[in-house]
Amino acid sequence: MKGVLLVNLGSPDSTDPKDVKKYLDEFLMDPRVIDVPRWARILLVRGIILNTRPKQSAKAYAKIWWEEGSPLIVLSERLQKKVQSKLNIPVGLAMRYGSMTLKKGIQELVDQGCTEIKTIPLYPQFAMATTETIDVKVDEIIAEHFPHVKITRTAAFSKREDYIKVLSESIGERLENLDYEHLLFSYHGVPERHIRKSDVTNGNCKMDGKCCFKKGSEQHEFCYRHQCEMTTVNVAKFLGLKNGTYSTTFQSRLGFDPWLQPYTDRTIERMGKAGVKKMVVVTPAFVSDCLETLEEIAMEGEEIFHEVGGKEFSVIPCLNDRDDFAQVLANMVEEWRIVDVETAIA
Ligand SMILES: C=CC1=C(C)c2cc3[nH]c(cc4nc(cc5[nH]c(cc1n2)c(C)c5CCC(=O)O)C(CCC(=O)O)=C4C)c(C)c3C=C
Ligand SMILES: [Fe+2]
Ligand SMILES: [Fe+2]
Repeated sequence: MKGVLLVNLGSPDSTDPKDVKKYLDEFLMDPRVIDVPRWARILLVRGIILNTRPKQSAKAYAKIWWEEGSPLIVLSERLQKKVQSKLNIPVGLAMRYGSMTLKKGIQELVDQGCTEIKTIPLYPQFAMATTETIDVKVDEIIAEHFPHVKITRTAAFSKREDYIKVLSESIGERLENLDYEHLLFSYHGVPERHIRKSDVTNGNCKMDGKCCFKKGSEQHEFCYRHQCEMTTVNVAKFLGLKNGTYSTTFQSRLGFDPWLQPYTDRTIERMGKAGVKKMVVVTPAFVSDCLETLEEIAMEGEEIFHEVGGKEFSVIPCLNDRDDFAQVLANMVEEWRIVDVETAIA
């Protein structure tokens, strides 16, 4: 039997700094997240970052935590239920980091009789630190614990027409009721080095973003920046946004390496100082609202904007458990099932 495993990032078990430290240790020790040699990662993560960050992050988590738990987990569970309601095969949920492990998620599907599983990373744009780390970890778990299970990976889905339609409509609905001057598309950042490492053409990426707009380059399939830039372009086209009224930025940088630019926080500050009074932010790299949208953007971002004279700051919710988004995921599953039926007939 076939089954589906939705996979998101994961959250700490609670806002207790001990739980946050455990989660951050697993997350930041992933070589596809902090991609330096293991000895350097141990020094950086366990010797430096984990001394101070867990306390700071625990405070931030406490500001956004819900009675039912982490917003990211709760919203992912609601999405899983919606997708399940549209399909007649089992739909599971797992997280790359934290207690809802990939192994448990696969085990639950196997216990229901699944021998073929389609994994769907809940990230619209490919990145080494998101889609790739899930794919690699799933392969390791399958080889070690479930060698009889066949896995089908799912590529990042930001170019799907149905996804762009749903994302655009979710933004359009909000904009209808808002008077705004600038719409900021803020994506999670990654170090520039990650983009170079994922460049399958070995050196075509110019890092200034211009290469991202070239038609048909084979590097685009694994270029996070390209996929973010194109998400903005495609939504802007769908909604008929006027040039100059929207832009793309990157948030959440950590450490001292250069990350993708322009940075969201500095852009909010610069625009506020330049006289923009009404700003709307949308965060299309995140499928579920989480610490990075609810705290970093909706709280910190708003504070920066107001400090420099901005007046109205609105944040558009992620797609979360919208019915039309659950349908996009269900469509992806149905396409996979149809391909197999067609292959069997042929
Ligand atoms: C080098 C560090 C990091 C990289 C690279 C990175 C990439 C990346 N992350 C997301 C999505 C999410 N990240 C979240 C939290 C978060 N991210 C980092 C670091 C990197 N992320 C840290 C240390 C944290 C934890 C919180 C903190 O201490 O600031 C979350 C939210 C999780 C939650 O529980 O709510 C998401 C989602 C993407 C999409 C991405 C690359 C494209
Ligand atoms: Fe992150
Ligand atoms: Fe590029």
